[in-house]
Amino acid sequence: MALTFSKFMTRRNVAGACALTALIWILKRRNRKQAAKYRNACPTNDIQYVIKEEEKPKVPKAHVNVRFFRQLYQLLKVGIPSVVSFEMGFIVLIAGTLVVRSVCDFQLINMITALDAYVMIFVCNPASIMRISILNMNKPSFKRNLFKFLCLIPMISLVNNVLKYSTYETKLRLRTNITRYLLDQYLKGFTYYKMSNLDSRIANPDQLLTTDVDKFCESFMDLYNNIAKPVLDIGFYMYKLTINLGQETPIIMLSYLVFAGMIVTYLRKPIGQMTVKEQRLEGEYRHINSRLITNSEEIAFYQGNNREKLTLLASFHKLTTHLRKCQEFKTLIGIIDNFVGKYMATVVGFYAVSLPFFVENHALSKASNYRFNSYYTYGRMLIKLAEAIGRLVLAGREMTRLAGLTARVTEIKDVLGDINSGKYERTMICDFKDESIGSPGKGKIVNKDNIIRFEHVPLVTPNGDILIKELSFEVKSGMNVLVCGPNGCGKSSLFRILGELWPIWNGIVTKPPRGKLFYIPQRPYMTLGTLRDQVIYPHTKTEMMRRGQMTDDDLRKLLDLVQLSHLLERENFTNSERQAWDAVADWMDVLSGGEKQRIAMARLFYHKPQFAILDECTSAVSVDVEDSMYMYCRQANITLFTVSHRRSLWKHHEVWEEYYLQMDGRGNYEFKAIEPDTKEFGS
Ligand SMILES: Nc1ncnc2c1ncn2[C@@H]1O[C@H](COP(=O)(O)OP(=O)(O)OP(=O)(O)O)[C@@H](O)[C@H]1O
Repeated sequence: MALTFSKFMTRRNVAGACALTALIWILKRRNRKQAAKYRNACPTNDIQYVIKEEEKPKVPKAHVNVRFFRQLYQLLKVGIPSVVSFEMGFIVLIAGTLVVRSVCDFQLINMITALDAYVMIFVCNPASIMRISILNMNKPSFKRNLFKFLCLIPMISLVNNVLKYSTYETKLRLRTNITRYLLDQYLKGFTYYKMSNLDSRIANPDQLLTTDVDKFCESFMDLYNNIAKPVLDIGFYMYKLTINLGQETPIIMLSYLVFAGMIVTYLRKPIGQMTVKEQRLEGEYRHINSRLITNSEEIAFYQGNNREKLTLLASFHKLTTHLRKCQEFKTLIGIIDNFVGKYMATVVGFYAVSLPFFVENHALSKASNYRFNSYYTYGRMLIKLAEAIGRLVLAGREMTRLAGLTARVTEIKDVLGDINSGKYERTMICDFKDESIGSPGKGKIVNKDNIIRFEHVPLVTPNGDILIKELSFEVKSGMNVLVCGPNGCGKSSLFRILGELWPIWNGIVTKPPRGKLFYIPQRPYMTLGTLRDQVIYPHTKTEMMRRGQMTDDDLRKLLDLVQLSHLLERENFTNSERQAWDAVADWMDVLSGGEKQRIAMARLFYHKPQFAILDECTSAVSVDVEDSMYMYCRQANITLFTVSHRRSLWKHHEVWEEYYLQMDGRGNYEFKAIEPDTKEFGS
């Protein structure tokens, strides 16, 4: 034994072993270092950023099953409005084009067989020529076939490009119809607000409405093409082969199709759920990126670069880890797909087509020239058939992916439907058991001009926390109200109920219709558009002109009132005044905090509502401008609800007949007239 071992102990072997050990040691060390570096760069464990981690669905939502076909049918009903529509027309056109393509393919096979046979005669040696000339080909026939082939080429190019165009157009039309439908639902009432504030089922509606709908339509069209063409091809070649080779060949091929399809569909099951997760993680990563852009100034002042980078990296790491896992799974499945869908289908096909040739007394097994030509033609047909079967089996992969995307788009469609019918799903609301204060949507809204009345209305947050058990008060036009109380007592919540953003749990709220009640928040919103659009928001220029109550000159007076006419002069520097009104900028960034608040006041004067809710909306405005703004509201007969911690506002509510609504943050409130001896609060 020792002798045997010493035989291997040569100097060369020892040196090799040492070098190998050293190499393994270096590689291991490098791997450890890289793993540590990777861990540092991917701090997923330390960073918590997801509001609600998705629980594992009890019923798998994204598999190819009856539920998927039902969901797909519902979405297609939205995408294809009727049987007599452009969308349907294009779908039929695609099918027609596919038929023409199959016929062209068939013609090509015949011609190539003919041409090949001719070429073979000429390239072979004289002996073979003698032998192959039995094929009975001649030069005129070759030329004729070549010419036919040439004539067919433009047709094929046309068919291919018409197919591409109609596929793209159908996809675009499907996307337009589904997006329009979803946007109609999303922007109906205040659904866009409710979706993120009252319901916790959808985290990133932007991702769903943009990328997911697009991917759904693309995936559907890919699937349609990948199924329609092979199905047509299979039907066509089956027919041709049955006529020429008998039934056995097609039956073997069909049985293989069913068998392979079942195996591969079963194995691919997880892909649907993986697609759902992939889209969710993509949405999350995109959302975190857009938050950085929206809050760039605040983050920059805090120098929060590193913290934000960690969140971004954590989200990206989660996404890439999932993508890698998906890819690994898809690669594994791809091996099986290729084996089953491509190569095995061809093997089975060759076996099936060879059968009649080995049967004695069969027409095909008799004459050798006929046999050669037939096998050549049917062999090519068979390759086409095997390809079609393979593509159909592989289309199952697209179908599983489509199942994932269908589940995503259906989810937002269903949630939008629920929210629009007043059904919310939020953990705490569902768990809430105190029947005495009612339930979301049980309260009533009555529209009436010049009055705001709360009758036994509870103030409840979307989480089910009760801020005030029962609120009752009445404010008529002309009775200004100062709303006060400590942070978090429910001042803004009261207006969310008044603005119909939050559901009413009980009692009756009487108020003017939505357009006659105006809300100005502390950080007013500036829309994308011209300077004029900022003042007249949410009206458009066309609507302003249609109403005919205000002109650009009137708008200038409003800007004067809030001491902002310098904005016009600034924009006017290079343009005329008319053009200054049409100046487009990202006003959210361009204007200062105080300027935005003043624009919001000018907006209030433009709309002249019956009631206005000023939610600390003058906090960044100097006191003298604030005075003149309040004075104008009085002149314009706008009744004010003012939320403020500032004493400076108290005087506006002291001079005229005014009221205050004070909440103490412990569930109590007081609604009273302001008397000369009422103690001032605020800072
Ligand atoms: N979308 C929401 N979901 C759950 N709870 C909320 C939501 N919005 C507000 N709340 C909670 O409701 C309570 C009242 O909030 P609200 O905004 O009405 O306070 P506020 O009196 O206006 O405070 P502040 O003076 O600080 O503006 C707070 O405890 C807040 O956390």
